[in-house]
Amino acid sequence: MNIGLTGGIATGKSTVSQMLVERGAILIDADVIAREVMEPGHPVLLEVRKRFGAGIIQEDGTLNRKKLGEIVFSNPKERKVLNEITHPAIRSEIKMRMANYEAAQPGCLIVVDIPLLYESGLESMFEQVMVVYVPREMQLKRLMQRDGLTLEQAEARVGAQLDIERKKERADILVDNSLGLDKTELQIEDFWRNKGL
Ligand SMILES: CC(C)(COP(=O)(O)OP(=O)(O)OC[C@H]1O[C@@H](n2cnc3c(N)ncnc32)[C@H](O)[C@@H]1O)[C@@H](O)C(=O)NCCC(=O)NCCS
Ligand SMILES: Nc1ncnc2c1ncn2[C@@H]1O[C@H](COP(=O)(O)OP(=O)(O)OP(=O)(O)O)[C@@H](O)[C@H]1O
Repeated sequence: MNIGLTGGIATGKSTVSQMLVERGAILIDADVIAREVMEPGHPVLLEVRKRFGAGIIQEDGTLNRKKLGEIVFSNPKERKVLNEITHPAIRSEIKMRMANYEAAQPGCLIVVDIPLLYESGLESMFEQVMVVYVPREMQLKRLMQRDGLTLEQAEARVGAQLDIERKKERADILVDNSLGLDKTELQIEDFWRNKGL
């Protein structure tokens, strides 16, 4: 059994995925895979360097994430270029890991955390999609606080994704993470108890 887990940036996907892991789910995190394909020597990073120039690579050979982030979050054309390089590799790695886990641990719930699940049209990979929701104003506030961003920087990141209200409308399972963590925990407990039905 699998679910896709999504939401907007900083709406609480990691918070919710940890609650599911604590109950026995297996987690595949697209952000972690996205970092792996950007490691020195990986063909994806070589391609990114070719397109964006040597200036985005630091002296030790690692990606300057801040610099590339500034480029792609302020420019939709550059973001599209980056997505076209990175997304196919991330997607095939997710599919491979899902197949491996399904074979090794049949019956386990596999949770795949993908921030851009709807933007990339990946719904059909999953039995159900869970959306972690908070209203936009709260999303901006939590993002600024967690990452030390200005309002302008936070708005650029939020604006690079499908509006959270649209994701809410499309959810198979909706988790409202706008209240206390205890309230979110109750919703996850409820989902976990009824997931086999
Ligand atoms: C641009 C990069 C270098 C910025 O790195 P940084 O460390 O500042 O951010 P981080 O990777 O932790 O991402 C934080 C969040 O930003 C959002 N985000 C990241 N990339 C994108 C993107 N291309 N479009 C929209 N939102 C994005 C996601 O919600 C993600 O959870 C990095 O995000 C990246 O390599 N992005 C391309 C791969 C990608 O699309 N990843 C996200 C989905 S798998
Ligand atoms: N119910 C809550 N009440 C208050 N703060 C919360 C709640 N849930 C999460 N947070 C805080 O909001 C921030 C964003 O949460 P989290 O990191 O889980 O989001 P995310 O969706 O995984 O983010 P990203 O898209 O960047 O991966 C964190 O600082 C987290 O501690």
